[in-house]
Amino acid sequence: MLTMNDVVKEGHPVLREKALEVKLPPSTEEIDTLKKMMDFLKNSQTPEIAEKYDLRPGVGIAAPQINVSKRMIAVLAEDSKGKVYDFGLFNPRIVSHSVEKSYLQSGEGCLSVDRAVPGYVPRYARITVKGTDIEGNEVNLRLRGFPAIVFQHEIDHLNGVMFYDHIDKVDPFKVPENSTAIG
Ligand SMILES: OCN(O)CCCc1ccccc1
Ligand code: NI
Repeated sequence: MLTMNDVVKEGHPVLREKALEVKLPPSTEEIDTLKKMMDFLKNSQTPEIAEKYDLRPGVGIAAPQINVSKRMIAVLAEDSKGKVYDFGLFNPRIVSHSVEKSYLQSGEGCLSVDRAVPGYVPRYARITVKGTDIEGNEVNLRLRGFPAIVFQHEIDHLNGVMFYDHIDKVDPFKVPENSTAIG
């Protein structure tokens, strides 16, 4: 099982690389890695297991964070209506997005960042994501709210982008143009 020892921290060059597309169909090793990422999120959100293995709760994880420079992400996040988004995706890509922006009132964090970086992270309010799930099906997800933010955070990791790259350097809590706060 994955633990925090497997998560690389900021400063590791892999977090600034553009991850490689996964050639489809994925290999058994790639499928196993994606399964491990999905299991990590479940374990990290299960108090007894998180406590036992000292896991930081995570709503998402991208393969570069476990030093695998491939375009694979896992998400386990709930929207404001309690709908659970539980996905492992190969080659996720944002195929369309709103002009409107959104941002988490609380700011964002990252399993690869062991410090608080305060400030609003402007994201697209609504996105459509295409990718291939762990069973090999092509998925087309229309996302908004918190899940949309998590998917954008994860896809950023595949392009070597960290959440704090988006925070306004001059005024971290400047409200982004044409945006809505979440949470
Ligand atoms: O890359 C995943 N990760 O570092 C865990 C935190 C995920 C996350 C936290 C806040 C807002 C969006 C996404
Ligand atoms: Ni992260």
